[in-house]
Amino acid sequence: MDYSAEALGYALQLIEAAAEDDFEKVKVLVGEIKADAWVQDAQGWTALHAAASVGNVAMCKYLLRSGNAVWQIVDNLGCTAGDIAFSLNEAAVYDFLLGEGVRAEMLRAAMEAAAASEEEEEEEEIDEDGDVKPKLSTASDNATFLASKLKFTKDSSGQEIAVDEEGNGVMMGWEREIMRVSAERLCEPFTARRKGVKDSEEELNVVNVGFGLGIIDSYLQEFSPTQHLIIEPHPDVLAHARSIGFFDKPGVRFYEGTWRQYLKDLEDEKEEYVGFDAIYFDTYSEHYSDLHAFFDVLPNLLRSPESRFSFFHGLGATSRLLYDVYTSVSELHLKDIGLTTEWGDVDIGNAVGTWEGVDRKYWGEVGPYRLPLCKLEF
Ligand SMILES: C[S@@+](CC[C@H](N)C(=O)[O-])C[C@H]1O[C@@H](n2cnc3c(N)ncnc32)[C@H](O)[C@@H]1O
Repeated sequence: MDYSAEALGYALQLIEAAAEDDFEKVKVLVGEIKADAWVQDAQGWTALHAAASVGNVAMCKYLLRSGNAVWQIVDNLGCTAGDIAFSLNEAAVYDFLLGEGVRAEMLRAAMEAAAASEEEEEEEEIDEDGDVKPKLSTASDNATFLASKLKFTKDSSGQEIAVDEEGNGVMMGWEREIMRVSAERLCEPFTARRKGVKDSEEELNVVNVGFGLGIIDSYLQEFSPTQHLIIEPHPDVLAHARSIGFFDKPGVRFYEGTWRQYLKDLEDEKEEYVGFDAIYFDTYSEHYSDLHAFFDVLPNLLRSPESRFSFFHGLGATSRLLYDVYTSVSELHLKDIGLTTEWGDVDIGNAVGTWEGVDRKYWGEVGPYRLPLCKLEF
C-alpha cells in the first residue's frame, strides 16, 4: 500500500514542529494525529534529527517512547540524530541517544543469540528442499567472501591494499599505524618482563585471527614470539602469505581454516591447547555477533592475568554515535565474561583519504581510532 499524501503531510509537519522546538505541537501530532516519526524529509532528516538539532532531550525521549522514531536512521550525509547533536555540541541529547543506542543494541544482541540456533535449523531445511538462496555479498557473508577471489595491489600513494571481487577494501595499508600500536600494546607486559634480563628465555605465545596483508603479524614478529599462530582460511590470502615467505618466519604456524573450525578442533583435541599471552582478532565479512561469540572463549585462551586481547574496532565506524554505541556495547559484553577494557586513541587523521577505487568508505568524521586492550579481571 502506498504511503498516503495526508500521512506524509503530517509527518513533515512533525519534523517542522520539532525543528521549531514546538513540543506541544509535536505531542498533538504524535499523540492525537498519530504522525509517523520515522519519515525523512528531503535532506533525510527525521523528527528525531530535528529534535536533536534544537537540543531538546525531553522531545527526543518522547519521539522514541511515544512515537515511532528510530535512533539509527541516517540523513543524506550519513548522520544519525546523535551525530547531529554531537556536531552542534548538544551534549545532553548526545548522551541520551548514546544510552538509547547501547540499550537497543544490547537487547538486539541478546535476541540474536537466542534466535541463532533456530536459524541454523531453518538454513538446513532450506538446503534440503533445494531452494535457491539469494545472492549474498562478499562484504557481509563470510562463506561468500571465503569463496571469492581477492586482489593484492597498491593504491595511488603506493600503500598495499587487498580488495575483494566487489571492490570492497578487505585490508588497507593506512591501517598500519593501528596495527603497529596494537602489537606494541599487546606485547607490553612481555616487553616489561624481559627488560634488562640478558638472554631472557621468557616465553611469548601469540595468536592472530585474520592475516590480511600480514601487517600486524609483521609487527608481532618484532617481539620474536616463541609460538606465533595465525588463523586464516582464505586460499588467496594463504597463497599471498606463502609468496612473501611468512610460512618460514620463526615460530610461525598457520592454521588454515576459520577461527570457528580452530575452536572446534581444540574441542575435539585435534589441536593442542596453547595458552596465549597476546590475542588479536580482525576478520572480514563477519558481524558483531561473531566477534561477540569469540569473546566468550577468551577466558579459556588467555594464558595468565597479564595476557591481553585486542580486536580491530571498526564497529559502527560510519557514524560518531554508532562508534560510541559499539564501544560501549563491546565493553559491556567483555565485562560479562570477566574482561576489563582500556581504550586508547590512535590518530588516523590523514589516513582516511586513501579510498580511491574502493567501495564502502568508512570512518569519515568519527574521530581517532579507539584501540581496545582487554585482560582478565581479578
Ligand atoms: C582485515 S583482514 C586482517 C588484516 C590484518 N589485521 C593485517 O594486519 O593485515 C581480515 C582477514 O580475516 C580473514 N578472515 C575472514 N573470515 C575469517 C574467519 N572466519 N576466520 C579467520 N579469518 C578470517 C580474511 O581472509 C582476511 O585475511
